[in-house]
Amino acid sequence: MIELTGVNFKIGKQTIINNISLNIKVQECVAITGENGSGKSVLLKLIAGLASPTKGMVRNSFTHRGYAPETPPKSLHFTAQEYLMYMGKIAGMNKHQLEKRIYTLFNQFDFDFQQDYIHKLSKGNKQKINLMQSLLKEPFVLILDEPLSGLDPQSQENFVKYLKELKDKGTTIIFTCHEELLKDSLADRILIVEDKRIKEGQLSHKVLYRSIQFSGDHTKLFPVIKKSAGVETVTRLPNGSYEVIVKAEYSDIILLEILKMGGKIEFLSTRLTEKNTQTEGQEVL
Ligand SMILES: Nc1ncnc2c1ncn2[C@@H]1O[C@H](COP(=O)(O)OP(=O)(O)OP(=O)(O)O)[C@@H](O)[C@H]1O
Repeated sequence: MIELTGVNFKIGKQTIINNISLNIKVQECVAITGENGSGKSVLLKLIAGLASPTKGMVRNSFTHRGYAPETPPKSLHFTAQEYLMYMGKIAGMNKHQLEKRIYTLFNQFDFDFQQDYIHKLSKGNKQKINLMQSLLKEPFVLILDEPLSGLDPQSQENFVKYLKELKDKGTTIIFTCHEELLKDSLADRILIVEDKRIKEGQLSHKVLYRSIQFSGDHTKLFPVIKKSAGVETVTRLPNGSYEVIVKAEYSDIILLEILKMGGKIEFLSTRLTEKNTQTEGQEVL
């Protein structure tokens, strides 16, 4: 449980956070939003125990905490592997434990630059190291500042999926973000930082869909697809191929079914949409 009571935070004479009180429960998943410069990163640092309030009290009863700052490591003269080993040792992990964990994380993040120096890596790959660092010790609470920043769409999707798994296993997750994808698919609660204070936001109950366009023998494919879980519509497109709109969490199953039955995937929307609007010329099947 995390508890902030009457918290004020000043940088010099500037008040950044003014009299905030807040409770975050175990296993809660909280998104913190707000305009640029509103104080989200400062609030996260207070929650993580990396900054002390000017006034008031912060209590964080979680022992294993993972924190990924907004700015990934920049010009360190470590390779990716060395950096994670170093960070793990600081966190009290032993060599064997660490090597195993780092190997798992490199796979999880599809990261192929283990022996490259961090300062030579791209922004997105630095961000992956930053996130891996926060996950080293399998934290009970994960505190992430703009975790999707710099990641490509596929990596964003992979990471959101991974966070969902951690959430299902009971990890408390607190993150700042601007992206709908992260907020909508993960948050149980939304907090908005505004005018140095905090207010509860509205959860959107959007159902997310993906569009899969495919070609193949529709007499074989349609009966299976139409009765599959999560499928909303199947349409024939003007170019002769077909489109299925499916709830995002079922899209992998449908993709597999299409491929198993000899179908060919022509296009897959990487962007999750609320629901696709049909364009003129499509025939609903
Ligand atoms: N080291 C610092 N010195 C002076 N002012 C700072 C410092 N760090 C943050 N601030 C100020 O604190 C305020 C809140 O900053 P913070 O980084 O928490 O905003 P944010 O909501 O995370 O913004 P963004 O969405 O752009 O990341 C800003 O006005 C910023 O200028």
